[in-house]
Amino acid sequence: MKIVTSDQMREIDRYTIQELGIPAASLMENAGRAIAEEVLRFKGDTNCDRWLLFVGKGNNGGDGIVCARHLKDAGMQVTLLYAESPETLTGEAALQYRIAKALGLPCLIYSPEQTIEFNDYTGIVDALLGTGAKGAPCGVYASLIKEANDSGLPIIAADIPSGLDADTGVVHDPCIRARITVSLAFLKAGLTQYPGAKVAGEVIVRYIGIPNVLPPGMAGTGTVLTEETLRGELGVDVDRPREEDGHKGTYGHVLLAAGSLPMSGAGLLAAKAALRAGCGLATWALPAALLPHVVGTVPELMLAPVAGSGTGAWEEAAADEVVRLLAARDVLAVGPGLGRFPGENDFLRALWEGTTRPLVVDADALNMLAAGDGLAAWTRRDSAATILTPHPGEMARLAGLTTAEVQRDRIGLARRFATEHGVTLVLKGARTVIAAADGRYFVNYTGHPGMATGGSGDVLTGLIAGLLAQGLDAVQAAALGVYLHGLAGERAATKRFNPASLLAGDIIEAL
Ligand SMILES: NC(=O)C1=CN([C@@H]2O[C@H](COP(=O)(O)OP(=O)(O)OC[C@H]3O[C@@H](n4cnc5c(N)ncnc54)[C@H](O)[C@@H]3O)[C@@H](O)[C@H]2O)[C@@H](O)CC1
Ligand SMILES: [K+]
Repeated sequence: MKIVTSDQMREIDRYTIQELGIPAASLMENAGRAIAEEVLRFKGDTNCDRWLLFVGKGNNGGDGIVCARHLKDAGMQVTLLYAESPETLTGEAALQYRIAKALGLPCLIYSPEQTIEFNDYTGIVDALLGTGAKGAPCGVYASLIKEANDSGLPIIAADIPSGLDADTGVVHDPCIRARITVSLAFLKAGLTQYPGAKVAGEVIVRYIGIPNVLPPGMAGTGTVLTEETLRGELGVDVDRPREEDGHKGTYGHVLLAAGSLPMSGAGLLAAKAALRAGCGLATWALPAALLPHVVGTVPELMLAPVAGSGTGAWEEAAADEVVRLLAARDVLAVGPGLGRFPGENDFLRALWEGTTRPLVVDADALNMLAAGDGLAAWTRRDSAATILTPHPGEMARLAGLTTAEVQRDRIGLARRFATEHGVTLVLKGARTVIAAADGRYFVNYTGHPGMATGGSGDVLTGLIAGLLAQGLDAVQAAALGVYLHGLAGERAATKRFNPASLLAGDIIEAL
């Protein structure tokens, strides 16, 4: 499933109509009909048979008029409510208006002074604003959106809920609260990210006759992460069968630099998750003072005490030991529970620049990156797999923004950061975004709200490192890791009486 921005959708429309020669009117016909079919599906056996269609002045409105015509023919009562005088409609929407007029479809023209008798209707189709909208709805559009929401009637949105930013998922004030959104041709990026995903309700993508090929040269579209995406576009053997003559050396060796006295559990969780991901061996490099506390907790795990000052904290000098250990191992994951310490930036830089092994950077290691002179000053790791896994707060520090600013454009920011720094960026949170250095991006839909608990991120780090050790490339490992992490979380959540009781360790057990 492809994900597009409004600019990309406009270019796809243009290409389809002007270059391929598919008439715009037939696309609008298919769009309106698809929306009508979803309205009828929603109606099902209920007596929701009186529909009020809010029609805006652009092509989104045109879709609404077509939808009304098909609903009428399916036996529904329909009333078109034009936001502005329908005489101002242009292009295909004007054509649809003329047809509706010739058919005598009942219609009203909105005026804020007049009250709409919502009791006369059982549902609303929102065809006010689509991908042509800019900024917060204004004028009559704002009033209509508020009235629709206040009516309490179920709303089915054409393409996007009016008031939603189609690119970012930002919800303007006001914005339609839809029960269902029928996204036309491709999934609009703003429907994949919160809070947009919430106001969109159930999102259904419908084919409208736009061929499933992108215009030549179009880059930067996204893909929903599914098993099909993993197997197809990403070329991952999701089944990951074990070789009959395989041995532990076949599946790689993860080195983990993690944990400090108050956060030793983070290291344990990450190490255990790496093993559950299927790597052959895992070694945990840790401050020597931790050793007595963790010996035997995960018997499958090897322990390598490195920072020996006895405080249980990491120290800058340990970087050399980690680099030495890595010579005989395949992947380094750094960060979970690492804590902060003097010389931390040089410590991390030594790992970043001193090795060409695949690297996963998480948690405190990300904060060290953010606190330092900036990634731009460091040698790029383009030739080696490098995965950064920030949550929104860590991303904010990395990018010099507030968390709210990060959340306002997760996809855009992740893509810019990944391409600028030549890394694979995993921006965590509901609907995790995986952005590749080459501009591709993926949005993950697996997961469960119960996973919002300490240690979940450490599990993901270990999981991704474990997959890297088995030979997956950075984007493959990040994508499969995020996908499986969410799936395991879903499974773990169902095993609890209440998903609020889910612990990070349960995610590992569910892997
Ligand atoms: N050939 C095509 O281009 C197709 C387009 N389709 C539909 O067309 C939509 C895009 O149509 P348009 O590009 O005409 O644009 P819209 O219908 O989304 O918006 C129409 C107009 O609203 C006004 N507007 C913009 N921002 C506003 C704001 N904040 N407050 C109030 N008014 C505002 C502008 O004058 C804009 O032209 C898609 O979402 C989809 O529903 C479909 O019919 C399929 C084919
Ligand atoms: K709409």
